[in-house]
Amino acid sequence: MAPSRTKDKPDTRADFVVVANRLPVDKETLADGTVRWKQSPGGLVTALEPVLRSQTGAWVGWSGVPDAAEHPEVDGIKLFAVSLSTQEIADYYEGFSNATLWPLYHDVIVKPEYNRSWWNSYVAINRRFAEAASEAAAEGAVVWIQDYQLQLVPKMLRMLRPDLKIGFFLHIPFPPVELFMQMPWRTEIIEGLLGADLIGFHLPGGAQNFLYLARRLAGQATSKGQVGVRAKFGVVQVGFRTVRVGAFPISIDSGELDNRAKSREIRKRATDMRAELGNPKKILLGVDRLDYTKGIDVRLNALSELLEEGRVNPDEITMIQLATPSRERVDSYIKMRGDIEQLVGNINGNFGRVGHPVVQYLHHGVPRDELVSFYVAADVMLVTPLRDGMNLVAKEYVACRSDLGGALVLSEFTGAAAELRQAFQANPYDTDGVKEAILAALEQDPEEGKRRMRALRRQVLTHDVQRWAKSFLGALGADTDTMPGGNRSLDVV
Ligand SMILES: O=P(O)(O)OC[C@H]1O[C@H](O[C@H]2O[C@H](CO)[C@@H](O)[C@H](O)[C@H]2O)[C@H](O)[C@@H](O)[C@@H]1O
Ligand SMILES: Nc1ccn([C@@H]2O[C@H](COP(=O)(O)OP(=O)(O)O)[C@@H](O)[C@H]2O)c(=O)n1
Repeated sequence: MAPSRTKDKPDTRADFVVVANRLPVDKETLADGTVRWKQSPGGLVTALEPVLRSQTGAWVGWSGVPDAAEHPEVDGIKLFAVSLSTQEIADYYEGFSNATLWPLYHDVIVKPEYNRSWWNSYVAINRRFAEAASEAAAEGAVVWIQDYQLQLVPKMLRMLRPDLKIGFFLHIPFPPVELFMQMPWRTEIIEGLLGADLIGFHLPGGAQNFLYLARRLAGQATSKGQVGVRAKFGVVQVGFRTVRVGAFPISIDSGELDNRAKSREIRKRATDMRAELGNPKKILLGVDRLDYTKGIDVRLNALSELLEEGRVNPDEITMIQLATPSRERVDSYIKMRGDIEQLVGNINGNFGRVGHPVVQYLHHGVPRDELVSFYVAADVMLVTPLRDGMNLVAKEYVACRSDLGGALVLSEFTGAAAELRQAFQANPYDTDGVKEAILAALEQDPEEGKRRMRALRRQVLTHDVQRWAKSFLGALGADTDTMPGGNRSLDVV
């Protein structure tokens, strides 16, 4: 039941609540002691912010720093900070979320660590999020829980508040049975998720994997047919409750990005960037969180071989790699950073000249307009993850290319590959295939390039984040009438 309120106190609880590991802001304390909140990196934040702004809602999440429990209101969104201690960050976030679940759900690219005290912390923190969501939600509210850090929250929240409509969306891949069965707490996770009314994945494959595991581990009756995209949902019968399971590929605010990239300032900045780089014939670009799933090494190794073989002239190209710092205290991230920086050093040592490194590598965030200018300037966008739930960067690049210029090299192992069929797709485990895709993108005929980019843009501009949210929330039975966009028809060229 909903927590009771005193008669004279207005009920300020929200009808729509997002629950995510992170708040859409990070708390920063400057050297002079001033505190400010700034938007945090990552696809989840980028994706949900415009949706939430259009609703009267609340967001429950962690502020990104230890022991912060403020409830700031930023740009009209009520924020409920869940406090995590330094030890809890180490156990729940860096440990169970990012050293156990993250690698397990990303094809065990690195070996997942199974640690009982991390699991205990994960359970305790999931309970804390469920209690915070219960406090924030009005009677009968819609609560949308996000991602792998909070897979136990649906069941915990349902026990606290059976009146709520509960949705869950997983932003990363959901693994096949052969991998998921490694997890010592596999049944608890499946049962945790089954507390939701609707469980969403990016791709039908993730939904199918989940349905199989719900049958096998939770012993529930499930539908057997193929799950479609935004249609043909799977069904799990949990006692008298019916849980639906579907595929909802996430996207970006494509219209906003399209407009921003067309502005005179961005165009000029993109031209200036090229000049600052010495007007290379071709600019290649990578934009990622510094994560081993992103295959930054894949593209660097491929480029290195192309340079060694003389198939790419180092005087004619510049590669820019933007690598946002991420999960910097997790061992596998520390090691990977060293490996990537060594690869960059090797390429520049072997093929660079004074004043012209082949690879320009930045290990820090860049302002949004600067990022958009990089997209507009880049002739070839390199997106080569070994596994990625969606990859919003690929869609952002396409949304920024109203000039129909540029070419996208895209790993087959991203969620985006299912939609962006006209990209130069490659298997990231096949170095020769990646090299061929890079060469084809560098040497594409301009007319053929326009044809490809036009088709990519049609997909990205008609399938935006508003449509994603609307299709998920519509399937959950929420009122989506006040939400903008969804199926707006845009000028694609
Ligand atoms: O919060 P962090 O640990 O700093 O990580 C940032 C986010 O990374 C992950 O993003 C995923 O979601 C994207 C949007 O759906 C998707 O395109 C991408 O493929 C995923 O990797 C993570 O799932 C988020 O929870 C993190 O906040
Ligand atoms: N230097 C950077 C790199 C990425 N980003 C953003 O971070 C998001 C990354 O989303 P994604 O889906 O590709 O990957 P994850 O980092 O969510 O796994 C995109 O929206 C990028 O624009 C950024 O703002 N600044």
